[in-house]
Amino acid sequence: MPASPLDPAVITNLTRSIRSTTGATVTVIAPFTGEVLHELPVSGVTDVQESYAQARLAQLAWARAGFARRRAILLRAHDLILERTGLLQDTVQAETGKTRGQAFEEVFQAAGVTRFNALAARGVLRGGRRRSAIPLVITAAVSYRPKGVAGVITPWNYPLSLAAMDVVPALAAGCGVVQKADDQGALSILSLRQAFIDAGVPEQLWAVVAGDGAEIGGMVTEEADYVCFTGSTATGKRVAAQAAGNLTGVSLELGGKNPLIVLDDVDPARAAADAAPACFTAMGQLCVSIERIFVQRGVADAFLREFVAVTRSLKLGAAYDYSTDVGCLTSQAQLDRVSAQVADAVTLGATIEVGGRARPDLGPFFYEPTVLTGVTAAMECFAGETFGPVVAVTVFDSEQEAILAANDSDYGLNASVFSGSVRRALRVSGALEAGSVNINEGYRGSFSSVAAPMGGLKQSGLGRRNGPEGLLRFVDAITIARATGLIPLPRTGRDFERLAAPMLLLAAVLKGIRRR
Ligand SMILES: NC(=O)c1ccc[n+]([C@@H]2O[C@H](COP(=O)([O-])OP(=O)(O)OC[C@H]3O[C@@H](n4cnc5c(N)ncnc54)[C@H](O)[C@@H]3O)[C@@H](O)[C@H]2O)c1
Repeated sequence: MPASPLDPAVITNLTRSIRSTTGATVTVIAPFTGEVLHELPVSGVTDVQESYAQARLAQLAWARAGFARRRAILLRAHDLILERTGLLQDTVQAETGKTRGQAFEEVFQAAGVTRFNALAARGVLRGGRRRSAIPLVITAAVSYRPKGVAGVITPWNYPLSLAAMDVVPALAAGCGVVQKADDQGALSILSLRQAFIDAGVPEQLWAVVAGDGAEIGGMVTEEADYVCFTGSTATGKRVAAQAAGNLTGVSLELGGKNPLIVLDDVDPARAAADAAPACFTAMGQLCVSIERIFVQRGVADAFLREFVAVTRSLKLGAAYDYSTDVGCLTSQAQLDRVSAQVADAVTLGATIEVGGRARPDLGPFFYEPTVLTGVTAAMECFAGETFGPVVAVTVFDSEQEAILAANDSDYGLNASVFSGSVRRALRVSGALEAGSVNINEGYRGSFSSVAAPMGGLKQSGLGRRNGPEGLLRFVDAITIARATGLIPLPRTGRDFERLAAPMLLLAAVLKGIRRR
């Protein structure tokens, strides 16, 4: 098992930028080995308050700096992220237990998100004139004002991507950020942040705090001008309830139980090969990963055979190079949760087609990618998010049956349809209750489309990140309407009497113009 390649001096330098006056630390374990990775300083409530106070001061100057300056700095950050790919991969792997390839995906995505927001912010947030209901009398213009300092709360599974998707649009829109990092993702976030600081983002503008979720996350929510939360649905509801007390806006990116529908006109071998990464990337610890596959009867046997073979062929292991296909789970808690769900399913009659075993010979948190059949509603993994490398395969007959089964979930985050016919795939996609649907692909299409919005329906979230929608979260739209003076505004009843007829005539003319 390889030791972490991270230089202890680099770790100490990075963790120094966590605001912490408590003197307390929390031990962070390297998932590949179970050994201590580092001691993370823990913030207190006053550290969060001080972070907000300083970020608010920095934000005023940042907002005044304007789009062109912010864009130049963010584009430089984009370049630095790519220049530091190796270091960022090492950090993500050491903290999460991902493979080299999956860590690369994160780095590349963080860079892509940065580039998109740097280039798009001005166009999306420029504002401009808007049509008035009484055109000759009033003109109206909208401008977008940064909300102030956003509170960003992130989980441990995709520390770079998830930080970038909330922090970068906030910065691009002229906001500051106080981010509550999960203990297990803090180093990656600090490494990413360093690229932005080196590119010219003021240090105080993006503060990172760490510590207990309820206490420190709660304080981040309390003080924020806007809250971006990524994590479980249960915690997301708590955050939303707390934010509601201050009427603070929130975006919530929550859990999923994402379905993949395999129609009977696919090449089963190809479909199986494409389905595997959708289920097992990051050991299934990805909000958009597939946990339910519905396969049409005509192709079911061939697909299952191929899918089991592909899953069995995946190379598990701890390596800081590209020699493995699948890494490990990130913590003992994750291993316990995944093992318990599989045990529950087997006890209640499910069949393990492949996998279903922990692999302590490879490292403390390794678990084999697992394919189950015979999963029923009585089992915990039927409806509850596993957030691990476990997928249930179920056979269906008609498209309608598959759509009903896929939509039979409290969640609605991501979905996927595999078909040889684009028309068929689009028909089924349009009926699915999910914030994103990928055709002939599991999750990467929508996850990497940084210019398109991403988010959940039902219990999977509120609001959208990425795309223009992701930027608009961080601004208040302010309308300034002005009396033109060309026609005096009515003040008295007689004024209205005089104006009513010409205004009705004007409305009729405008209606005619619109019709033409
Ligand atoms: N939809 C998405 O984009 C997305 C992305 C990644 C993960 N997730 C979801 O995240 C979950 C896994 O992450 P997790 O187990 O770390 O989630 P979690 O909800 O336990 O924790 C998420 C973050 O919230 C903090 N937190 C905990 N209690 C809090 C409180 N009361 N107030 C404020 N912050 C608090 C935690 O410290 C952590 O930083 C899964 O359900 C997964 O689907 C969703």
